[in-house]
Amino acid sequence: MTIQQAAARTAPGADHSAGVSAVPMVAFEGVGKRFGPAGEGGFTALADIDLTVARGAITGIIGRSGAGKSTLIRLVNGLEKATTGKVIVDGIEVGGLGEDSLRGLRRQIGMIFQHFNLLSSRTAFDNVALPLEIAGVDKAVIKAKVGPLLDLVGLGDKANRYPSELSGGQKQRVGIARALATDPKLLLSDEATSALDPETTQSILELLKRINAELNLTVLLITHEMEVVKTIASHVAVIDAGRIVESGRTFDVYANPSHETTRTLLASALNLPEWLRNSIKQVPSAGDRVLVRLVFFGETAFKPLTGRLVAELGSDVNILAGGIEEIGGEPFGSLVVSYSADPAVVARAEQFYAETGLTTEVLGYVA
Ligand SMILES: Nc1ncnc2c1ncn2[C@@H]1O[C@H](COP(=O)(O)OP(=O)(O)OP(=O)(O)O)[C@@H](O)[C@H]1O
Repeated sequence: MTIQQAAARTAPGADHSAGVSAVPMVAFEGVGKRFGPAGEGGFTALADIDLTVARGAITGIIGRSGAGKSTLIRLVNGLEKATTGKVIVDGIEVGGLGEDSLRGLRRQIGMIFQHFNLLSSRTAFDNVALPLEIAGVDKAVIKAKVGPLLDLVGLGDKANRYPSELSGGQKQRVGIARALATDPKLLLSDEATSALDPETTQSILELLKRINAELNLTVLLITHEMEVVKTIASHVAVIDAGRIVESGRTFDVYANPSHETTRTLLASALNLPEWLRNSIKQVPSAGDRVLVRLVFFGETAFKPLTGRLVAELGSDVNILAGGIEEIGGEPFGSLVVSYSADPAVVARAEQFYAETGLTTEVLGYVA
């Protein structure tokens, strides 16, 4: 992929369903949500949301606390109603549904939560069975259904355990099995890994990825962690102060973020050493060094550019962090370097980036 292709990623609201069905599972069309009275005293939580969630894909919505993520996801299952615009799920406008139809729609939408929301008085089996019981499904059918679901999430031997006897990751697995019980076509995930340690987070994300692939289940997840998006979401939308500020293929957004919020979220996922992260300044002082992230992908991944940069700038370049990872199945390398913020050095570096087509991002300045 060239830089130009990366830069030409889809604009907010465009259909970003490459590789999956073109008909979106969810479409937000000019959606706004206001809480409280019109005018003063009210609060606009969402504005001008135009976004599609591709069928069969895993789409992440990422934003800081209070950005409007939960409100956005609650519009999908009708727990909140849009003040303006339309929320369309599988071709049906949610806002136009009566209570009965809404209940029917909710049976087709599974949901998992940060704090799992299991009933402590019920075993793992009975928690998974609950949505089926509520739907009036026959006991024998429930029994035939719940066992395989527990097997699917790797808890076949924990059917009779109570939530208090399960680890956080195991509880979330029960939550996932419960969400799948009614054979949903869409799975909503509300910060499902935020309460888990990094290793457990990875295992839950792997499970969601497997379920998405095996069941062809569309997943819409909200998170404040870029790591989550990077690990499993093929597409991402960045939300800031109630507006989608950037969206597209995760790889493209990651390689070439266009909005300040995205850049900040990405910087937090860079795995910089703590001393370095804590010493980054946005305004340089005399003698400071500029801190730059170099991105290697597509053609640039195979060129020995780091050596050439060092040759270009002399021994002044410090390599501070870096690594190669996979985003959406494609290799992606990042290298964080620092060099003198002297305008002549910076100009030489920028000329080198322009000549080589290297994607770069100034993270800030360090002493
Ligand atoms: N029922 C409500 N009444 C008034 N304001 C609300 C209501 N629900 C949410 N808000 C406001 O809307 C904004 C967005 O909230 P929301 O919960 O959607 O954000 P979020 O991105 O999910 O945040 P977090 O990650 O902290 O959960 C916040 O400022 C919140 O205070």
